[in-house]
Amino acid sequence: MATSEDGFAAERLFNQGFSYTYDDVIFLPHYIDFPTESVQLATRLSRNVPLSIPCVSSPMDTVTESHMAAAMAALGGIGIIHSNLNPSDQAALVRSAKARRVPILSNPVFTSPSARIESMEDFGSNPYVLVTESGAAKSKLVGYVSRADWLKLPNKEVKIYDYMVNSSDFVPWDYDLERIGSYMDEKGKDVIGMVKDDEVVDLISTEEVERIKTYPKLGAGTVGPDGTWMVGAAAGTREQDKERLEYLVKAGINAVVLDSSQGNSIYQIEMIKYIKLTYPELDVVGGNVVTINQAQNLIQAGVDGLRVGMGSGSICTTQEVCAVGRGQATAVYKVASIASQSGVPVIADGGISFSGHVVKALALGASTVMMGSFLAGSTEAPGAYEYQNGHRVKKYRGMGSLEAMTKGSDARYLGDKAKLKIAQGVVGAVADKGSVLKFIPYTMQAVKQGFQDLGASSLQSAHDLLRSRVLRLEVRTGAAQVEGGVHGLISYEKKAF
Ligand SMILES: NC(=O)C1=CN([C@@H]2O[C@H](COP(=O)(O)OP(=O)(O)OC[C@H]3O[C@@H](n4cnc5c(N)ncnc54)[C@H](O)[C@@H]3O)[C@@H](O)[C@H]2O)C=CC1
Ligand SMILES: O=c1[nH]c(=O)c2[nH+]cn([C@@H]3O[C@H](COP(=O)(O)O)[C@@H](O)[C@H]3O)c2[nH]1
Ligand SMILES: [K+]
Repeated sequence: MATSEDGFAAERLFNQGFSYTYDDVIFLPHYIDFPTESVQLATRLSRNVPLSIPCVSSPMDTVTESHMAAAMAALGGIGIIHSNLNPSDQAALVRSAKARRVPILSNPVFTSPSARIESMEDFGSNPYVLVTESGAAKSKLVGYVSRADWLKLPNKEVKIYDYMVNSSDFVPWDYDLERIGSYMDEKGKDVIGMVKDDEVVDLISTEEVERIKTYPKLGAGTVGPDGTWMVGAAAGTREQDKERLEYLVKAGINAVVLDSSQGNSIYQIEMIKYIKLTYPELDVVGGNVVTINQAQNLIQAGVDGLRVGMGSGSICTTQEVCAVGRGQATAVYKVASIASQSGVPVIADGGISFSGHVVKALALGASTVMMGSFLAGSTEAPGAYEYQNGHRVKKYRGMGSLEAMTKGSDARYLGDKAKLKIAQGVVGAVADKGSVLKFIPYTMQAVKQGFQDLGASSLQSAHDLLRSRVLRLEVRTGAAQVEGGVHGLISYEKKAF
């Protein structure tokens, strides 16, 4: 070894018989010859799904439904809608995410002018009910009723046309926030409809426009060839998943993620081949894998992307229960080193707690990171906030937890009641983090700073530096990990932005 050699090349570090996590390793800084702003994080989810940021929301029922998928696409990433519900409901979530081009938080409810609103429940979670001629979405918008107006009504027996706000004015569904805002200003409207072809898709209020405007400015977002947000969806590898796929393809999904803890199976390989034959235009992400051999089998079967991680997720107990898995840093490096040879992008799935983990995943060869716990406490995640010991939290659970497995429609386990169920995940809660529209842009800024320290101006440049052995790493001892965190203080406040 040359005396000037410093640190280890990844190739050497990850071939010594240890399973390393992100926290075990640290990159040595390289040379900076560009400003942070010129770091490009544009990437791909899979062969044919380009993204402008490397962020993917996990297909879990406490993480990705339509609001999360729309927000992730608005940010330039992508959301994968979970499959723990029946196929038509999953397809409806895909359609809903694609219905508008602004990441608003609504689940529109429709009624007709001659109907009555009987209780607050008729509003669902919305501040407004939309009134159309027929009471359905595919009809003409005639007005709306606000929750506040309904509450003020002395006689709740009156029909909607007696007190609704008449308004047939609308903007096209694909207007962005700026155009919607200026149209509303121009017309002096506080609430306006959104229409696609002959269908009323939603209402948007000035409050929602103003709320989204307080966050960092959105770019173009992840828009597909048909002008809608790109959205992915999860599916399994059982015979009945072929019917689910049909629903999802009709709803316009841009990628399907075959959701399994151990993707190197005859079931998944057959499903990949079936999808490539039946829907040649659809990108298929296979997984999960953590080894070169697993990855090779799925690449050979024809995957367009690989999802990497086994047991590294915050709610996962797979390594404890089944004794299989791999440290996530090693898994990402190994799989990416083989997948890159076939041009297959790698999704580093699980174990992301902060921006440094994202930098490590990407610099080790991943094209994107998939996150569960990092996103589950956001406004856009499904479910309502609760209070636990004075903390505002949202529920977050593993898809292999008993609770998720026994939820209504799960054919994997309920279909066969004779089978003994073993959990591979837990049910928990995560802290309120506010909107992903705010904390993801800040996280990406931190990732750009990390890339600058590495001397990498893009993901491709980081991958090239890694493979040409220019990027160097070391394993951190326990004491080095303590030193790398905040230490020696009696108290402190940790605020990232
Ligand atoms: N990334 C990770 O470390 C882990 C993730 N999970 C999550 O939990 C959920 C469930 O994962 P899994 O239990 O691995 O789901 P899975 O559907 O892949 O497997 C469930 C069982 O069904 C079997 N199976 C699948 N297709 C079959 C077919 N066509 N015929 C016969 N048997 C078949 C599998 O071999 C397995 O025994 C997923 O959302 C997954 O992402 C669970 C554990 C670990
Ligand atoms: O062993 C497991 N049992 C489960 O019940 C489970 N549910 C999800 N996942 C996986 O964890 C990933 C999310 O991890 P994070 O919360 O760390 O982002 C997800 O993206 C999944 O890969 C599970 N793994
Ligand atoms: K774990």
